[in-house]
Amino acid sequence: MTVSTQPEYLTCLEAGDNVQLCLRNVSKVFSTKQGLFGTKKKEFVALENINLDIEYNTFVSIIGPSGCGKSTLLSIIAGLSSASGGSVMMNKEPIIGPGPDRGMVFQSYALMPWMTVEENIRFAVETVYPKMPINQQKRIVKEHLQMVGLTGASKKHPHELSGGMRQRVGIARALAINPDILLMDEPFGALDALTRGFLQEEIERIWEEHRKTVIMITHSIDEALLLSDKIIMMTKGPRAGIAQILDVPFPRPRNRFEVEDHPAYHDLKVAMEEHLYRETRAVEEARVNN
Ligand SMILES: Nc1ncnc2c1ncn2[C@@H]1O[C@H](COP(=O)(O)OP(=O)(O)OP(=O)(O)O)[C@@H](O)[C@H]1O
Repeated sequence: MTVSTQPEYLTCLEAGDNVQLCLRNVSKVFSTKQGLFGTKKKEFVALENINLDIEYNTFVSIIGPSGCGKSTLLSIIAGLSSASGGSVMMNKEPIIGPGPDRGMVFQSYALMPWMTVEENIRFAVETVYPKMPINQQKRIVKEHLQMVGLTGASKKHPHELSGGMRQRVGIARALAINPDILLMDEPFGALDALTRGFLQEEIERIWEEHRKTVIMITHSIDEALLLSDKIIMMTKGPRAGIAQILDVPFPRPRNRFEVEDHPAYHDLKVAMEEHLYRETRAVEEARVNN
């Protein structure tokens, strides 16, 4: 066994030039107040010893049992939450907060309800590029509305849209700021199966066109297999870590029928099912025994 005595950020600096996002020994500890008056402090170690190299233009999915720490990991990468230990670097620079180089898509859409579809996207572009000429901003909004097939709904408000349409706005808004990495936290989790299938195909098509790095949390094995180049399988928490990273070898562009016929599909699916079953069972056993 080799034990590195270097500070974590140095090992990230030494990662290959193809590495866009580097995590070394990342941990996250939550402090919660307990007792009648909230005077007692208890520490909860959500993540421990997370090491990860994500290469440019890769589609990465994160799966793991419920509550293991997937969203916590994604919010550390987004800069919305800071790591308690270790190093998180993007393009060899430490991540110290949120930034326009990382676009975020949430399960709950997070749209401004008082703004139209067009205004929601425009607002993001204006905020990130305040000096950009208005015509250029308008062009970007138009292009992204087209990209997600919402040109006809540009003047509608979020409450007038279906869940699938709202998530299209969320995706257009995240991509309109031209991030280096797209972060998606269960983006299709609130959608019915059919709409979810359509949006997965849209994401596959958009990804083929733009090839940005994507990190997506999902609970769906089929979704992860359809879209990803790599699948990160997390262990249960507390002290959740990375059990294994699967390579998904299916050629692109992909469609779900061809993917399901690929010789590697069955083995990958079984590996993921077994992992999730094992970890979820361990969560349930821990719950019963506590
Ligand atoms: N702000 C917080 N304070 C204390 N504990 C927290 C906080 N945020 C998350 N946790 C705990 O950290 C663990 C990981 O939570 P997280 O939401 O990241 O899991 P997850 O894998 O995304 O869950 P799910 O699959 O259910 O969405 C959970 O045990 C959760 O209760």
